[in-house]
Amino acid sequence: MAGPDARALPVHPADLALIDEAVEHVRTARTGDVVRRLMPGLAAAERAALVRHCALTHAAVLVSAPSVETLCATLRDRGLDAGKAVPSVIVRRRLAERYGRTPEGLRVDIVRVPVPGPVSVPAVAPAERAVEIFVLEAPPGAGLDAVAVRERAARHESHLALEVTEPDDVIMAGLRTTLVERGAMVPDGGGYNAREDATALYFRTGTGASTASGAERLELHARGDHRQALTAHLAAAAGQDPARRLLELCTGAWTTQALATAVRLGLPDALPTGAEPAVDAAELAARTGTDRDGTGRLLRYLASLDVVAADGDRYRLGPLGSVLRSDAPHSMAPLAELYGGPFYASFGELDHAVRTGEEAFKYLYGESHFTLFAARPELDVLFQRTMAASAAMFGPVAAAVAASGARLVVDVGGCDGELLARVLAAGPDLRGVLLEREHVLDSARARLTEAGVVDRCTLVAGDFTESVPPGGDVYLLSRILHDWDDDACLRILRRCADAMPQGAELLIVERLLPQDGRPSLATAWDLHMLCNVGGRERTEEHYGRLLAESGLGLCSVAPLPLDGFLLRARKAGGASAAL
Ligand SMILES: C[S@@+](CC[C@H](N)C(=O)[O-])C[C@H]1O[C@@H](n2cnc3c(N)ncnc32)[C@H](O)[C@@H]1O
Repeated sequence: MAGPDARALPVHPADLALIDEAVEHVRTARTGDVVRRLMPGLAAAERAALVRHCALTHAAVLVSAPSVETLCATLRDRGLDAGKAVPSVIVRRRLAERYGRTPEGLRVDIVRVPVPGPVSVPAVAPAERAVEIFVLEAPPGAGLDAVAVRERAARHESHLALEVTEPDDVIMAGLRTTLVERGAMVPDGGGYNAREDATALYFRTGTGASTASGAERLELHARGDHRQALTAHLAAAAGQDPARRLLELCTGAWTTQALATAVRLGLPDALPTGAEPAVDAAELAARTGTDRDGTGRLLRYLASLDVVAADGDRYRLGPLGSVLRSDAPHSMAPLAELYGGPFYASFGELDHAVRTGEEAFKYLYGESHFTLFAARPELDVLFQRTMAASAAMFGPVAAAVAASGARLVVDVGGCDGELLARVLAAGPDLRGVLLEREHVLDSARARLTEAGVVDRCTLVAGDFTESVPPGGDVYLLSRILHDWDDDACLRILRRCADAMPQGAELLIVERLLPQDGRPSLATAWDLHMLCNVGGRERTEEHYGRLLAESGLGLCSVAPLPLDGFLLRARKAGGASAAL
């Protein structure tokens, strides 16, 4: 066999070669070159900004040796002066995780070998550069030979480090964003080392780019405790793990139930808010008549979702949870109950809907939700309150109608009158007509009375597939069409067109399926429509076609809150109004 016998040497020759390579790289590399090699996609200005805020300070490698003292002696023999060894926290934990061992069962030290850098680098004095060697102590018989062999081959811990020259929260957040979003670097762990009082964020190249020394990992090293950047970084790294991400996705139903359970048991109303003192699980359980242990476990889970805020083992409502209080304006509590109740059970039959194209709701309950809820007043009221809960979606519509100069507004399928009440409140000279199924009209009358506009309203019981009240200046179809298939939509739109005088306007509020792959709530609601209603969400182009087939023309589309859109249409051939 040519060359030295690796078994006879205290440190493996491949590990020594790795150290030599790192020393050479640190001696010659310039920060800008390292940035260019690792992140070839960065624009010149972005590269310059990184170089302004960071400087290459060290290359790191992991080697194994019978002891850290043996390694230091070997380095000295090779003319390299290793400083004092300090225990590693982060790499020891990473090794333990990688090989299913306890961190306490591994000894990993860090030794630093100062290396003068190129003298022309102004940001860092030559003596500040170093090679950082993680030494895995693997004395004979320790059972770590296989670990050493695998680490030598994979070089998991090899990286280059950029020191952030003047770190603060804003700089750290900006650098992290630039590396991930512009440089295609992938978050790869990190930590705070209390002994050094330093924060390290690790990245690996997402493109397979590497430095001249083969390193594909980068450490952003900063003096001090930068917990905000670290937390965001670790969360992003966790999100990269497909198994973890899938666990989170597969257990999404637990979230739905945790929220619905919290509402059903009255937790949001019983929890303190704002400056009120936080309570522990025992106090909350006493208030809600629930089990202390179960309540504590639910609270801990809700805290992980940011729905409640935890202060040790005491809790109060967070901003998210406050929307679930029954007295919150447009409380989302009914929505949590409905989506965790009847619509939750029907989602269990989604495969029927996907296999056959039929509503899972009807398959499970034997009738459509409109029919079933009509016979169960408590569910119908819950549905109406759920609609009102997401009224933010049509918030700007009231002002738009009021400013249009219209005198008579017809709300087709106006539910409990939430939208019409807002429209009439915004336009004191406006009169309204609300068309609904007969049993919904009592709720609508109550809401319109509460809003002080009922005397300007006519409530009409009817079926919008049969006829729509004539003579309005503006017709509203808010969240109606997505409940129906294309044939039913055509019937509804034609009834609207029949009723609309020339010059009247039809305002449609719906989510639109994006045509360019942008994220939108419409994608999830489309599945909800398939499962529970037998309708669908549609693209703008799809609505344009349905309108055209009904003798109407789409005039404009404007965005609304909660991924909604306002589609304005007129009778084909009519002039466009100034809405
Ligand atoms: C999804 S809700 C939308 C309610 C309201 N426009 C909104 O945006 O909050 C659909 C409404 O259509 C009503 N509806 C269903 N079928 C109807 C029909 N054939 N004629 C009139 N209204 C109907 C329901 O009672 C329900 O209030």
